[in-house]
Amino acid sequence: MPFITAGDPDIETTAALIRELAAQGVDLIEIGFPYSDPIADGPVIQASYTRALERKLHVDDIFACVQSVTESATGKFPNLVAMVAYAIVLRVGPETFVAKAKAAGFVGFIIPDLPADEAEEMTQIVRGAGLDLIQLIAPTTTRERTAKILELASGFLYCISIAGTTGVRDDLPPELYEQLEWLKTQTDVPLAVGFGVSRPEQVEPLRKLADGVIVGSAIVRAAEKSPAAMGELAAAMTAAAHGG
Ligand SMILES: O=P(O)(O)OC[C@@H](O)[C@@H](O)c1c[nH]c2ccccc12
Repeated sequence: MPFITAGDPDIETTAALIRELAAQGVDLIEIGFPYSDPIADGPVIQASYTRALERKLHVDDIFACVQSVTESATGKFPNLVAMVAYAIVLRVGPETFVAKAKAAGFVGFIIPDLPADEAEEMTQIVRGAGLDLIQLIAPTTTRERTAKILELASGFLYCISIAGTTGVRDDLPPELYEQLEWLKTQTDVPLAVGFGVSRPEQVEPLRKLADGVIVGSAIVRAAEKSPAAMGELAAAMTAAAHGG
């Protein structure tokens, strides 16, 4: 599941990148709504948001872009999930935001700064539209909090691999594997691991314990080089995730 930033470096490129990722057979694409006050974003994603914001990108530009891609898509197309700051959702209005996103073709939302105990209203709006509000679990999340998060979880569970910010890491911590094993006994919601994943070798040991991996910074960096370089990485990671 690759992550890209909408509007980096412009919205036309975003449409091309989504099409390229779909052509490489990825299962889901996270589309980041650039925000001036990043949440947990490391330098690569922050720089990507800055490039997008320099163009005075509007939320409606993102919806129009996604709609144009999903409308013209033929055959199997990856699910699209909006990664968006709660402040942006509130500015547009939660009902309106969800309705517009659904019309554009999004099937879910990740709102990293909306904690589970404040997410009930948003969950209702999103579920009411037949979509998913993806919940996040960090290595520091207590078991008690996990129970609350699992109550609200649908679509998949975003398992943050390491405390800290997004960005490529050499190794994933051993505690991650234990946490995934335990989570598997607690929920049927698919588990996806994100933060620090950039190479096919990292996917291999996760295949038994998780249902998906999220690749952000490495994909954004490859896309900076060229859509083809990004496509190549997406294909390699997808093959590793699918067991190729
Ligand atoms: O960049 P990484 O380490 O590959 O991690 C994915 C991440 O970028 C993406 O899912 C993401 C971008 N911004 C976020 C904010 C919070 C949580 C997650 C994210």
